[in-house]
Amino acid sequence: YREIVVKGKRCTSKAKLHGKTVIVTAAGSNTGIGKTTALDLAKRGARVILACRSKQRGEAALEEIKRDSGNNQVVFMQLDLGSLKSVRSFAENFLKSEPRLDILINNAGVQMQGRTADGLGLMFGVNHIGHFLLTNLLLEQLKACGPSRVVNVSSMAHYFGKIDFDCLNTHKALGLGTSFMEVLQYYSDSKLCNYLFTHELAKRLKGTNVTCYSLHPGAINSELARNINSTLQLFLKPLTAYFFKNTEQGCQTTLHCALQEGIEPFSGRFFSNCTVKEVSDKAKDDAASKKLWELSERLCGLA
Ligand SMILES: NC(=O)c1ccc[n+]([C@@H]2O[C@H](COP(=O)([O-])OP(=O)(O)OC[C@H]3O[C@@H](n4cnc5c(N)ncnc54)[C@H](O)[C@@H]3O)[C@@H](O)[C@H]2O)c1
Repeated sequence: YREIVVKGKRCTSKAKLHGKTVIVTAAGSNTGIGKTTALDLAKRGARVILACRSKQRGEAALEEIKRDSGNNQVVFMQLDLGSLKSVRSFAENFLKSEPRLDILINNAGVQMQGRTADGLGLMFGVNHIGHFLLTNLLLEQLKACGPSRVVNVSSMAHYFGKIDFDCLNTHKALGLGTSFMEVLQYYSDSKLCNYLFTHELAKRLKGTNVTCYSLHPGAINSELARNINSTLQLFLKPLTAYFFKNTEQGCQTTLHCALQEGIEPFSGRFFSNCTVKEVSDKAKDDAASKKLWELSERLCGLA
């Protein structure tokens, strides 16, 4: 089990990234896959932008990544995906100060109740809407620097997701007292949005030199589920430490989608364990992905 599932396949690309610029969202957490992704890209010579919410954690990660990669081209830029204003000001600063963008890795994610600064459900707002706006604001730069890629970190959980446009439950804000199962359901919905966004984006990018991919990174021993009951956490900790991937193993499929040569014909597809995978029928729904795109544009003020 540990050999096949926990270790899993590794990204085999030997690509070097000197002269290329990469953004990784949420690369500041010591316990998440954003930082290990950023470290690998820095080791390959990329200019890496750590787009993180916390200045303190982002700057600490910056020093560590510089030290461990021997690459000084690592920059922290503040980004709160739960605020459309913050996403716009990040994109503005980035476009003002950075002449190119080759890879955008939309990695940040939350699995907890709450609402964003704009009043959206936290999981829908951060996991989907924030990244939707960010990608759209940076798309011209990606096109200008192509061949370039957008990598959306989704999850297997998207199989359990549903997009109910009638009650728009994907952006209903969850209040206190929301059950654990409801949190999981809305998390899964937001991860289905990640897939549908990638599916529609690939269609809109046809004929350009930008490709996009979504992925499941594996079950990772991170702190994504930090908000679940602390007694349950105590019980789960040793199990996840043994049965789940560590963050270095957990970033391999992200790296594969960002770097692997020859996967361009799979633009818009879903990857797991560094391999392209089939998705459920509801994820292949062209009408839903178009409708979600249009709703997202309206919510971001892009329409
Ligand atoms: N952990 C798993 O088993 C697992 C499984 C499948 C998919 N994923 C996905 O992998 C990605 C990374 O998760 P992880 O496991 O490394 O967890 P993590 O909690 O360590 O990382 C998530 C990061 O997102 C950041 N973040 C949260 N809200 C933000 C905001 N408003 N603005 C900017 N950044 C914000 C957090 O600070 C944190 O650094 C997520 O998209 C998650 O949904 C994780």
